[in-house]
Amino acid sequence: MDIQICKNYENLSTKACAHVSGQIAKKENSVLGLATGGTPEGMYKKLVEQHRKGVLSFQQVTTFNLDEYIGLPANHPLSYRVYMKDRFFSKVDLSVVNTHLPDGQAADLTAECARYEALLREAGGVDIQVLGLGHNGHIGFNEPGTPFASTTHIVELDGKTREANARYFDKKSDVPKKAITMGIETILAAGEILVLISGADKAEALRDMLYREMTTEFPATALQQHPNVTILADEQAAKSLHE
Ligand SMILES: O=P(O)(O)OC[C@H]1O[C@](O)(CO)[C@@H](O)[C@@H]1O
Repeated sequence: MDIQICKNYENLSTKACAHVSGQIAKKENSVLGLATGGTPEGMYKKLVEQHRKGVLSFQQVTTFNLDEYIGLPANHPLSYRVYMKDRFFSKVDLSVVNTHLPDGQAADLTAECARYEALLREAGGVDIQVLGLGHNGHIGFNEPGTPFASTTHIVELDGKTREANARYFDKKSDVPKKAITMGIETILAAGEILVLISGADKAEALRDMLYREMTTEFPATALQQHPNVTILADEQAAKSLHE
């Protein structure tokens, strides 16, 4: 794993943007795997800036998001579809038909997982997958205990995850209890993985991801077996690596 320590969040976001832009420069019809949460917001801002400057086009790009809540209408302000639309999709020249998220409102959720996984394969797989890291080691919504051989599936969200995400909702009880997520095997199938980690509260999780023995109890340790992982961590998140 290539670990790059960035001075601060701004710097991390600039590097993440450069990484994704570099992928599109190499292959204009790249398939991007995208993440939500607080950490990638700065990267989306920078990508939009690059697009507005006229130096980056997403016209040929296809995107697949990692996950979506189950039970929130697609137009709910806290659905991941709306998160992506507000921060990125509506601000660049991506064609909406090329942007994919699992449908958390599908009548048959199991069939929806199979459809999403098949669609990913049809698109030729993800070239670069952007990931955040949960405090409990989750990647996507793959909570502790998820088998490494998992493909897109339905998950019951961990109490810690619902607590972390409660900051966006009026109260914790409003946070959906379930979601659809790409599985760990799905994530590991990407050609390259870019993990963004910011803040002192993620320091322990970063250390566990790097140094803990691979275990389903800490899903991010699965990344140790991937041949092309870049980690961008800010100094706050990287502080426990020097201890
Ligand atoms: O970047 P954040 O907000 O700390 O979230 C970390 C991870 O947690 C999630 O938001 C899910 O809880 C992921 O989507 C994200 O990658």
